[in-house]
Amino acid sequence: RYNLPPGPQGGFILGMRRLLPSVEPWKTYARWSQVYGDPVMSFRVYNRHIVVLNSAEAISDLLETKAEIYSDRPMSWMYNVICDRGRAIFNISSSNPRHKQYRKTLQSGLGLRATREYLPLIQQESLRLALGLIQSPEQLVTHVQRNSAAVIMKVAFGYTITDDDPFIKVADEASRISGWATQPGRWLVDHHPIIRFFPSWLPGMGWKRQGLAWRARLRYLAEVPHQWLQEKMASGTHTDCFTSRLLSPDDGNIYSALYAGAGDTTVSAIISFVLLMALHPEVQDDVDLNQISRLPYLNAIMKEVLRFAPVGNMALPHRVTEEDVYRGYRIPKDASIIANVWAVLHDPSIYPEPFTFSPERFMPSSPSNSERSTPQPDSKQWSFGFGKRACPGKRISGLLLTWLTYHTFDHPGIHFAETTMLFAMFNILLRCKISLPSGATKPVEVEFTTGITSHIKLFPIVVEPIKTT
Ligand code: HEM
Repeated sequence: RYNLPPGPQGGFILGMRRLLPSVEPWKTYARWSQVYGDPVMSFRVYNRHIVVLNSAEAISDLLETKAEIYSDRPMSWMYNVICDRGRAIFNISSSNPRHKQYRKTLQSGLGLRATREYLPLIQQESLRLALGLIQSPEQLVTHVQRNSAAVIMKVAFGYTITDDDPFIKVADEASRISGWATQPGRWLVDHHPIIRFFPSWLPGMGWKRQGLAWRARLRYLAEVPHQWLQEKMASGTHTDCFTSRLLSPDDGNIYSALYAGAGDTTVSAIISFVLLMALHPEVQDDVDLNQISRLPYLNAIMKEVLRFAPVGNMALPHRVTEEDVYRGYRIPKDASIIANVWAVLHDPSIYPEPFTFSPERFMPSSPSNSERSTPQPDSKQWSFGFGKRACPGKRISGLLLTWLTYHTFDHPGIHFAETTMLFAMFNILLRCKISLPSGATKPVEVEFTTGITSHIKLFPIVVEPIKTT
């Protein structure tokens, strides 16, 4: 009785498979939703329905209010079954008791108390990042990646990374393979799972041979750091860490989650932050890091970086486990649900002049907030995902904890990601003056990379040390 949400039709067999945008799809989806006149739109890729939610209201109504049926992940036969990654926290079904268990483990391992313990480490690595930037700003990405990897490897395994570290190579290889194996629309088996039973020696089954090779490699890669820790634990020379405290050492799933979750996300946000500072020297001038009362402004800068340059423009896809009806539209069982976070964070009715970078929007009673006495809504409520799949720790950073970071920098250990970002930003702003090279003109519009995570595309910057007295 109900129609699917409106959207482009595509071909009879492939649906929109060949017509999907390869660059910044979130912008195309926002445009399509306007063309089809509804924030909820849908299309088909092979036999799978994709529903895109382009408004804050639709995201909240479905992914939060009906989280019970909207919190699963789309099935990826290539990755979950052939590569045997179905039990990893990112992919496991939310109805599997292990999912709840993983999240509990992550929350206690990265919660307020735990994060506070890691503060000296996070501070030390952030300082190193700032000094590295002054030395070689052209290696921005390397410095930021090193910062994130150093913290996460220490937290997860008590392992101190070195330059050109073998464990980092291991983790990077695992995340590269995962990226290939989960490419949307690339693997026919994701849409016609019956072919997974065909033997791998048959002609045309190269994809299966590839998948099985990846499976063996991923299994090996996940074991490398655990074996190292097990040996250390056996000889009593290990450092107390997340894995030694909370997990049975043979469980590689959480480690991959830590590295995959933290690896690219905070990295993307910090890269965007540095580049935005080069474009907005006035923001750097406005932060007075010596005055505790100005630290809310640092928090506002973080919120604006996450809004202006969202790390996950479309979060991660969810799957609805039952047929549903929303505002007169049929949402078919097993449809993939995409939250267009970019569209919400650039919705002018929530964030006036959305393409202007202005941390002031998150400060009470500032010029860009002259019509509102309260700040614009916190961008973090959309940056970290939804329902039962929200980034672990989002809950911890509830009202009380947000208040803590807002008011007392001594206790910012609310959310691991926020803390690492705030410390990196704090140290960079304290020690570095970031600008464009002299004579360089400010780009009219910044460009973004396309991927599960996204950041501003690199351009040359100059980083000068700030002399401290
Ligand atoms: C700027 C930093 C970060 C951002 C913007 C971010 C954002 C996200 C988003 C959008 C999701 C998907 C939520 C959904 O499907 O609705 C997610 C999931 C996840 N994140 Fe983060 N994240 C960040 C940092 C981290 C860190 C530091 C960790 C761990 C140390 C982490 C671990 C995870 C895990 C394990 C999941 C999967 C949760 C599940 O499927 O149940 N993230 N994150």
